[in-house]
Amino acid sequence: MAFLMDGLDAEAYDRTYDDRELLRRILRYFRPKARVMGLVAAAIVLQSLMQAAFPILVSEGLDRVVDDRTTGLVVALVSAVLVTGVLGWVFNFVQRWYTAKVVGDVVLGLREDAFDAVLDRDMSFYDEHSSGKVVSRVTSDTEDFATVITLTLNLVSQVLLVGLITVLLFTRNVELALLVMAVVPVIVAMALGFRRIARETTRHQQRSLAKVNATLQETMGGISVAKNFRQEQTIYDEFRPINGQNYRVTLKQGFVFGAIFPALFAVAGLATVMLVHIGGGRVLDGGISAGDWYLFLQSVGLFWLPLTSIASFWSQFQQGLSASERVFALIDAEPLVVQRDPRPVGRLAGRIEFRDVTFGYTPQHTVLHGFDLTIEAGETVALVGHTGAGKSTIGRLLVRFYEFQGGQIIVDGTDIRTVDLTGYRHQLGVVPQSPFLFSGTVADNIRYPRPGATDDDVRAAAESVAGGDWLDALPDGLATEVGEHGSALSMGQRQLVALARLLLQDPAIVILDEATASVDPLTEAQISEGLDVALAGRTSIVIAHRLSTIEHADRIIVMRDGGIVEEGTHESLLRAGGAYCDVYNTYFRHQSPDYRPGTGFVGVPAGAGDH
Ligand SMILES: Nc1ncnc2c1ncn2[C@@H]1O[C@H](COP(=O)(O)OP(=O)(O)OP(=O)(O)O)[C@@H](O)[C@H]1O
Repeated sequence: MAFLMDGLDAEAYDRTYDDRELLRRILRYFRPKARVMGLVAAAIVLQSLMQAAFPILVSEGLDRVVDDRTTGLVVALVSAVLVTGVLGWVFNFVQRWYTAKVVGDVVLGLREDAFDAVLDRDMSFYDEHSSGKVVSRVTSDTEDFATVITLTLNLVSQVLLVGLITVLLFTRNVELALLVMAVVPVIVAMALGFRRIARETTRHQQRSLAKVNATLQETMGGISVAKNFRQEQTIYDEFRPINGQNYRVTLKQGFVFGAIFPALFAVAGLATVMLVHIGGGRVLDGGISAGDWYLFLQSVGLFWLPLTSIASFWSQFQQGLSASERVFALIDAEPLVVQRDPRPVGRLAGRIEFRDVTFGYTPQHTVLHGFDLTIEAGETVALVGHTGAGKSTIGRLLVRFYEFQGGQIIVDGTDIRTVDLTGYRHQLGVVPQSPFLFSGTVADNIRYPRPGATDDDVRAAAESVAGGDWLDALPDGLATEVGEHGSALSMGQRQLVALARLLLQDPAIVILDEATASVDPLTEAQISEGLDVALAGRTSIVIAHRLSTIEHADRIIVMRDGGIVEEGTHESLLRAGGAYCDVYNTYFRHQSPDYRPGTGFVGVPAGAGDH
């Protein structure tokens, strides 16, 4: 059966809270709802009283009707039963409605906190944990938690009812009451026995559902690539076992939960059979009245249902606890990027120093070993090197997406671990290779870094990029809808929007990962022109993929295996004939206007281009 649980292990950030701690956390969400909860409690008490009143009324009525055969008594009895029934319904409604409201409010708060945690987690968190699984925590786990709250409140009413009926049974006949009580420990013990296994199966079910969500999410994210390579069948084949696993785990959970109630009811049913037998004998020998016997049978009927649900509640309660545990683990996940001192950041000049920086995404693989680099304020530095050399890593560390393990990164003389991260990041403009656009218009996307910017500011920023000519190609200019992730715009247009957005943000430092995707020559020229404006007067780190960028950069840094192997200007590096020439031959040579296939190689001495 081991295959049933494949891949359903806990996530690295999962933790086990003890029940007390968990309850304390849960109760914190209920505290603001104390008044409404009071109302629910009152409705529960009254409703339980009404439910318990029914067998009492009928049993009293039965005994009296035997002696007094007037219709008046029957009418009174019917009226009393009707009134208790109607009141019971009203109190039940009040309880359910306000319970739904409390539960809704609590889930609202919990989901907000979980979502806040999602926004707070470091980038490294998302490298390790699939976003689908995180989504599952924010959606279905909070939902499971809600179900359990409703159950808990129902349980309170059932405990009350059991309490009332126990008192009633003892006041009527101690002997029969003791007989009922003798069965109680058996039922409770059985239910507690189910507790552990129920919690375990539930955890597996939640994890397997998270796996289904993760697979779906990944499929949606890469659907265009999948279609491009005609991989639909492969993806479907991969999805089937994951879905099948969820099916089997859910069936197992259904079996465990399904087994508990019939087993408990079987024990309770046997006890009822005994009561009918013994009680009937006592009526015949005149020990108790027919009304008392009826009261017993009715009360026991009322007694078993709440009692079995109280006992089996443990297992369902565990389900809610494990759901809340998963949500709290997400909320409490330790951040790796920690600011030691949130010093306010004024306008930065943009001098950057990497001092002896050591960093690895995972403890097993160090990417930067004692990395040193100083970039002067206003300088444009182009990073070049073969794929995997560590170019993007430099930018990611500078924006504090990841925590480095050794050394220092200093900006304008201040260690970036001791600044207010929000203020600091405001001064960093990051343009990824394929800029992400949010659904909305082009104007909305340009305005993103400064929501308060006026329409004129937005237009001015857009027009500063390549004279604004690119706007003419958009069907509705700035009001053009960009579609999901910007899918309605060409890759080149998305880059132009990203440059306008950067201008509006007006950062002191720009980290730009130049697009590798080729665009038409006109857009290429517009992007080039846009870049000149966007980078002017700022410190810029460009992960360069265009010949024009490296030709115009103040300095080119050639990276290999997380270190700098050469630096200088385009001309000086070409003259030196070192590692740069190898990179140039591979990535840039063919972009020259004079390029002819098979020509333009720059000589590289043996060994200089090794990688
Ligand atoms: N999120 C990550 N988790 C683990 N390892 C990573 C991660 N991102 C990058 N790496 C590894 O770190 C090293 C440097 O990667 P980096 O992305 O900085 O290279 P690069 O020079 O920017 O490459 P490219 O030009 O292909 O983007 C590589 O060995 C890469 O496999």
